[in-house]
Amino acid sequence: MKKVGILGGTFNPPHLGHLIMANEALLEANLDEVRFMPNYIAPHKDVAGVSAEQRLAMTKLAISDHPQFKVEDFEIKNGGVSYSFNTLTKLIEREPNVEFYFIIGGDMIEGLSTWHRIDELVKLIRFIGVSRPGYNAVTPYPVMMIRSPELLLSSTMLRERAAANRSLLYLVPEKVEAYIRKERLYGSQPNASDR
Ligand SMILES: Nc1ncnc2c1ncn2[C@@H]1O[C@H](COP(=O)(O)OP(=O)(O)OP(=O)(O)O)[C@@H](O)[C@H]1O
Ligand SMILES: O=C(O)c1ccc[n+]([C@@H]2O[C@H](COP(=O)([O-])O)[C@@H](O)[C@H]2O)c1
Repeated sequence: MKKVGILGGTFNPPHLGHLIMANEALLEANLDEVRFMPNYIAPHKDVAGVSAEQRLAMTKLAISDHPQFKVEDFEIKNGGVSYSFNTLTKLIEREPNVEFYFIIGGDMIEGLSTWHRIDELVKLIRFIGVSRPGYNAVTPYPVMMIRSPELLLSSTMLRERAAANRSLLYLVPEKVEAYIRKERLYGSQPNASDR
């Protein structure tokens, strides 16, 4: 069976932490591909000032150089609140011959018990947990933990840097930074002042 990893996220913006974790999951769990899946309305997160289409566009740019990375636009097309149980149920219906893995960062593990229909979700897919600096939670749910080079990097930090007109070089793919500046996302200017 084809093994597909789903890396769900808000990707506001996508960054090197996402690419590293996707690649480690691909290699460690022997996946055939990893699909980056931007949510439409994040269940537990506020997203202001950036549209779903802009987050999707940045995600496409971020993965464009890796042949085994794809974008899954199901949640953006579907609209509404993006509950993973609902999404994975639909993806499995659409692709019954695929074994799905859901990739999460270490910071998500503690909150898993609050996810919509989590007891059913863990039976549908396998969770892959990737270490993230500062998080060391244990969980009663079955999560295949993998070790990964850890990067203290978050979308929050990148939005703050862009707002302060600081460079995002080596933190996001160059095409993503170019898009952020072209679209003036997060209050950024066309040229970073510290490059
Ligand atoms: N540096 C990182 N190391 C490990 N996992 C990460 C890292 N950054 C993000 N993730 C994981 O990637 C997934 C998508 O994350 P998301 O798009 O919300 O980015 P974020 O950096 O956590 O965003 P924000 O700072 O806006 O909360 C989540 O499972 C999250 O735990
Ligand atoms: O289904 C849920 O209840 C649920 C609760 C929190 C997060 N998620 C999913 O987990 C992924 C990472 O979430 P986030 O908020 O860090 O971008 C993303 O695909 C979310 O839709 C899902």
